[in-house]
Amino acid sequence: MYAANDAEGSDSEADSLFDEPQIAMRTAPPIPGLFVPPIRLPLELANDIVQQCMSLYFDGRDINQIMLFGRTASEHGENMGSGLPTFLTTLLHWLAELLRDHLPGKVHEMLFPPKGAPQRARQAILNLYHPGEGISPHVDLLKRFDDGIIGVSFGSGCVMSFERVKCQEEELFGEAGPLDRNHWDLYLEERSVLVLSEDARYDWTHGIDGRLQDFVGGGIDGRGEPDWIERGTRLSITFRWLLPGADIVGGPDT
Ligand SMILES: O=C(O)CCC(=O)C(=O)O
Ligand SMILES: [Fe+2]
Repeated sequence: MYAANDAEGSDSEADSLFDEPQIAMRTAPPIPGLFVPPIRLPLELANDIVQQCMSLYFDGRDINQIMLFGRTASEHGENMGSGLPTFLTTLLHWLAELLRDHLPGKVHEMLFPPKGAPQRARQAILNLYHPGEGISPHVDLLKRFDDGIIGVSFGSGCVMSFERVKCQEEELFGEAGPLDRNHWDLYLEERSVLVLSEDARYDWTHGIDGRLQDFVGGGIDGRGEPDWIERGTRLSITFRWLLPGADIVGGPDT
C-alpha cells in the first residue's frame, strides 16, 4: 500500500548531529485552508475511542492501518455517517460542535453537511504509529478524495511537516523569504484536530518524519524555548469524502 506508516529515519543520533530539525510551531502556519483550532477532545472520550479502536482493529494483529466507510444519511435525521461504527459517528458529532466557532461557515458546512444535503460517502482511516514511525509526504489522492479532510490525533503528539507542491516540482529549495516559506513544521498535540482544505489540501504535501522525539517551540504559542518531546504510540483518525464514483475497495489509498 502506498505510503503506509514507514519507519524511516529513526536514527536520532544522525538527526542530532547532521539534521537538526526546525523548531516546530504550535499554532497553524499561514497556509490557506489549514486550520488547527485551540480545542482538544475531552480526555474521557479520547480514551474510549482509542480503547475501542485498539480492541476492534489493532490488538494482536500486525497491522497499522484500517479503512472504514459510511454514508451521510439525512433521511434518518442525522447526517454524520451511517455504516461507520457508533464511536466514529459520536466523534463526528463532537467534532461538528467543537469546530463550529473555529472554522469559516463554508468550511464547517463542507465537513458537516446540513440535513437535506445530498448524500455523500465518507471514509474514516485509522493509522497507528509506534514511536519512530511516520508517513511519507503526500497529497491525499486527487482522484479518490474530495476537498475537506479532518485529522484527529490520539495518544501522542507528533510533528506534521507541510511542503509546498509547486516548490517541489520546480525544485526551488533555496532560502525563502519569511512571508513565502515552502516548508512548515507543526506540532499536533494529542487530542487536537486538524482540518485540510483548499491550498492546504491540494497545493501542499503533509507528512510525518519517523522520529522518536520532536523539537517543539515552548509555551502555548510555541515562541518559548524549544524542547524535545518524546513520541508515544499515536493513533490518528482521518475523515475524507470519497469523490462520486470513487471505488471504495482496493487500490492505493493515501
Ligand atoms: O496520521 C496522520 O495524522 C496523517 C494521516 C494521513 O495523512 C493519511 O492517512 O493520509
Ligand atoms: Fe494524508
